[in-house]
Amino acid sequence: MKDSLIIALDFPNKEEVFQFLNRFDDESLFLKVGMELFYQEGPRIIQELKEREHQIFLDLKLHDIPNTVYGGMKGLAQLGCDLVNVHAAGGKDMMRAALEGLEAGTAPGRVRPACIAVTQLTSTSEQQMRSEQLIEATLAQSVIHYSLIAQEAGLDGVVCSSHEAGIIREQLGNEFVTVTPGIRLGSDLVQDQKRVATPEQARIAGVSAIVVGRGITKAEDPYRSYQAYKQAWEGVRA
Ligand SMILES: O=c1ccn([C@@H]2O[C@H](COP(=O)(O)O)[C@@H](O)[C@H]2O)c(=O)[nH]1
Repeated sequence: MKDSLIIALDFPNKEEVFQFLNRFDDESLFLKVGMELFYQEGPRIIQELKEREHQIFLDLKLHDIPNTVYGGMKGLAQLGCDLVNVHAAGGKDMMRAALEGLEAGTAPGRVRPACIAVTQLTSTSEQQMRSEQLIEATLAQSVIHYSLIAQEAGLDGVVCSSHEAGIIREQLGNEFVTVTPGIRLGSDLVQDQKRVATPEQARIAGVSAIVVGRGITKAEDPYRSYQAYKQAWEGVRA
């Protein structure tokens, strides 16, 4: 996943997905399937994308009691995705159960999907976190704390914004991955995101992988927009 640009396929059905992907010829991509697409198309969409040789981040953000997350992850491991996630707010026992479920569901000889934890959503501001979640720490402290418990539970990394990625890397090491949505080119609308950064800023912060959705999928020319994001992301060396 290191250095990847992950495209968020936030589409309502597979027809729109394949119409979008047809612009990319045979390029092998790292694609994120979230709730919107998965709830409509189900597990079969993962299989169809894997058959086209794409890497898959299944972004369902599991958050439930440990036993339920264990069972959910055991099933997801059998879909062949490369990366899955949970909410760190579910706690260490839940995150450990997620990993155990993934291990139990991974076929012998296959690699278990990597598992990362959402810290604070990139659509959350510090002020919202304080007033709605009643967390008195700063947003950065909250993200670092969630990252620490995710690492203690054995997870491979976290979802955070580029703003916190540098300090996470400093405190938790280079092997612990940071995947950052909320990526915008200078000219893009911020929309519902609160903690945004450009691909260049993400690279300089030492982010492992960026996630880009509407900036590419809703662009007038999605392939051209993908190239622009890719160039901005790959053009800067940390
Ligand atoms: O904290 C988070 C966690 C997940 N996301 C997801 O990433 C994409 C971002 O889409 P944009 O259109 O580029 O804003 C989207 O699928 C979210 O569900 C996130 O934004 N923030």
